[in-house]
Amino acid sequence: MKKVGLLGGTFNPPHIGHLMMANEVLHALDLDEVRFMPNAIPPHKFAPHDASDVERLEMVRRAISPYPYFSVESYEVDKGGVSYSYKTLSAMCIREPNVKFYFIIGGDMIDSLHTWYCIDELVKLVQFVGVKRPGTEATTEYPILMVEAPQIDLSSTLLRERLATGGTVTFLLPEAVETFIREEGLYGTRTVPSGD
Ligand SMILES: Nc1ncnc2c1ncn2[C@@H]1O[C@H](COP(=O)(O)OP(=O)(O)OP(=O)(O)O)[C@@H](O)[C@H]1O
Ligand SMILES: O=C(O)c1ccc[n+]([C@@H]2O[C@H](COP(=O)([O-])O)[C@@H](O)[C@H]2O)c1
Repeated sequence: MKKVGLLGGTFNPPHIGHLMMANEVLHALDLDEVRFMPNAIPPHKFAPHDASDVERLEMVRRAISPYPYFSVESYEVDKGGVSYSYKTLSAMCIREPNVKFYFIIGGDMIDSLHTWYCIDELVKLVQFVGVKRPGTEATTEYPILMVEAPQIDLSSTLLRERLATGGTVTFLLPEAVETFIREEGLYGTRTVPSGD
């Protein structure tokens, strides 16, 4: 069986915390590859509409482009609607019967796993893999493989705030992602002339 990691997320925008956790799990579990899977509508959080599906996909593509063992899974964005992981994984397991999927989640998601749609069924389809995140307990009653990895207190929320207020994002965002954000004027980076 091929061992495929799946890192689902909103990626609004993708940041080095995502790259770090994917790489750590890839090596710790000797996976063949990790696929980054942007969702369409995230089930449990408000997603500010400041980057479109196409823009989030493009940012993920740019973030992972130097790394041949990372790829983009566009299933949820292509399908649209609310991206329930159980529905996605049911379809993907049928599509790829010779793959064992490792669903990678951070500490905040581990804490809320009991609220996920059809979670009792989902844990039979995939092996969950958890990575701790500063400020979270990272505990669950569901089966999960924890991977010890360096932790970084970084979120897309912090990056959106920094970008909107002119703060630095150097070393926190992949350079190619920052360039794209500024070219497209995402997250309030396009300065509007005051007219004075
Ligand atoms: N710094 C981090 N450490 C560990 N896990 C992380 C980190 N950042 C994100 N993750 C995990 O990556 C997955 C996708 O996260 P997501 O794209 O929602 O980013 P986010 O930084 O949590 O976004 P936001 O701040 O907008 O809520 C989730 O499982 C999340 O827990
Ligand atoms: O299926 C669910 O009920 C569910 C609830 C919360 C999160 N998820 C998935 O977990 C991944 C990380 O979510 P998020 O909100 O941090 O982007 C992403 O793939 C979501 O679709 C899935």
